[in-house]
Amino acid sequence: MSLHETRKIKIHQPENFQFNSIPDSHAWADLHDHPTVEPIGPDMIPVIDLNDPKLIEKIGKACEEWGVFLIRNHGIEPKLLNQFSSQMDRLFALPAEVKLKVAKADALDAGYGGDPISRFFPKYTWSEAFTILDSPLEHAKKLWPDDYSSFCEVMEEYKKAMNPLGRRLMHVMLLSLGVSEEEINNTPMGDFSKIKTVLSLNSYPACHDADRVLGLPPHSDNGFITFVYDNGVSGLQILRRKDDNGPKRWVTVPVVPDTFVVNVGDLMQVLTNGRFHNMVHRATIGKTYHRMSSAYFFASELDVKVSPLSKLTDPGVGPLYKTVTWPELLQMKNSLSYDQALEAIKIDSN
Ligand SMILES: O=C(O)CCC(=O)C(=O)O
Ligand SMILES: [Fe+2]
Repeated sequence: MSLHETRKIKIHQPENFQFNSIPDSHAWADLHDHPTVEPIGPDMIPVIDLNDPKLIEKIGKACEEWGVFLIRNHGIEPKLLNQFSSQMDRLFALPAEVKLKVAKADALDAGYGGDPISRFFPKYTWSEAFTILDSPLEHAKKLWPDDYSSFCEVMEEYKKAMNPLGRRLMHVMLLSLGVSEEEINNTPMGDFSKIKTVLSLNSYPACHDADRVLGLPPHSDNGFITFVYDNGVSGLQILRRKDDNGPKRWVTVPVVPDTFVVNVGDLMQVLTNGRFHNMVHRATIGKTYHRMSSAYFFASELDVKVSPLSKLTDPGVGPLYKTVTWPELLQMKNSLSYDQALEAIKIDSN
């Protein structure tokens, strides 16, 4: 298969979820590349209460050691989250031909289709996604000509509620590294007009042969941080680096009611000069339950340059990464390989 072919967006036609046996195009060979472990003992992903008096310290430790954590007492109203989940159900329950009216032409567009990561892989994922860049209004009108406003209102309310939370967490992350308020004000975190958000809704239907299909291939998110909220069905796994507790392994993210999963993305790795590391994760498929999730990405506005904070660079060594904009990073992921972009902007200190 040529490079061009593998990088075209692949829309998994929803009727494909009815396969009696999994065709080669959807069967992933290397799902057991690393052992899968449950989130217990040393593999228990931190759950952090946002009212914890030691919040700053705990978030810093979780970012340094894990690149992922769960948050509780986040202040987002359960009523809003219920409405948000209902709108996701409503969207993905639409007939295939209706959803395809708003199909993406390109992987990074808004609209319905495959997730942007799958284009780097030769196989189809067992998933559908709907991406919201600014307002979903135009698409919602095509999906529900007579009743499009409730979807738009709930999506807008969700973003409005999540934005201060995202800002707060990014702020706390930098404080944990000893970055001063003044220095934070000079980063995109100090000025929300410099932050670009993307909301992605994902649907992973159950599959009788779940061990051979994959919802989302291994990847790191490319922004600063991402909030994942799901419908209580497990499926997200994170890749834990080799350590004293075992080899490289997939840890299943636990389903904890009333929490969000927060993960560290590529731009945060650049900004913190590698003190916080992006986190590789994937979405697996269940045999019985249909999983739905949303990923709310916080990245930088298209023209904002992100570079390592001077406070976090070693004066003798200098920054470990070159300055980069979010579109440049995406472009590198596109033209190199999805997992080599950060290597490409690494500054060789020798
Ligand atoms: O579905 C999930 O749990 C994760 C989604 C995700 O990783 C993404 O959209 O980038
Ligand atoms: Fe992701």
